[in-house]
Amino acid sequence: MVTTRIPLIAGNWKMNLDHLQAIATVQKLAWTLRDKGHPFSEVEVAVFPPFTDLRSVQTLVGADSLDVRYGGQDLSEHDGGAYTGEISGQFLAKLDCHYVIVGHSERREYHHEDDGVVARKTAAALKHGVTPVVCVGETAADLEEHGASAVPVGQLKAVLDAVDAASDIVVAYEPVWAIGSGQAATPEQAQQVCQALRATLAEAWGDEAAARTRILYGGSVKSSNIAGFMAQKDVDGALVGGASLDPEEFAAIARFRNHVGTV
Ligand SMILES: O=C(CO)COP(=O)(O)O
Repeated sequence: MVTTRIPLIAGNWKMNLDHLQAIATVQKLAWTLRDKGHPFSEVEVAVFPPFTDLRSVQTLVGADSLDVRYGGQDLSEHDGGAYTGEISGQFLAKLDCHYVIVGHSERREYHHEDDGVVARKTAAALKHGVTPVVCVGETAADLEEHGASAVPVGQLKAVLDAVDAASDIVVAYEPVWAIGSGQAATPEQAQQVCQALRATLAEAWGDEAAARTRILYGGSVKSSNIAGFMAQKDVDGALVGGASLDPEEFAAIARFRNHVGTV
């Protein structure tokens, strides 16, 4: 059986762009993608705005029948109740969020989210029908001490052991040292870890799950380096931070096929 993994170009806006700026950004993104004849069935595009923008993004996407998908940057492990400041997966589902990011390194570092929390958040997303984008990655210190694969593989295993093997998830490999540094991993480094992550999927969930699950690379991705990553066998897309705030640059990343040979 041949499994085709549709590439996913995802933009994590982090804590940038208020709801008015979000409207302008999504409009510009949609216009640019349409203008370039973006083949949505061949390359999926998704944005991850702050929670306060999601309703505006939903309205725009719905009103214009856009093929751009969107999701939250985090969710609560709880379904609802006395959890001040938390956002339930139910609320995201109600806003037609297709995806939600879980376990981003900024959440792990600043909000002390450990593997247990990330696994429970992944389960919560799945429970509400929102596809989790599970982030894993090593710090510079981890890299020096354990090599590149050990920490991300361990982080992924913790999630895979906690949720059903038939689950639909996306994995994002984001080396912490490459995030926002302008110092992306090399395509070969990304491939090496993504291959190890796919082997982890195969071991925990079986070959079919490993063949269908998309693994993204994230960390200083831009239009000038995307083609090198996408040429790797086990890299199925990108999770883009800074460069996703500029809709023309983000749309150019989504056109990675046109940049082959420019890296
Ligand atoms: O953290 C990231 C996406 O989630 C990557 O951020 P940058 O693309 O800004 O390095």
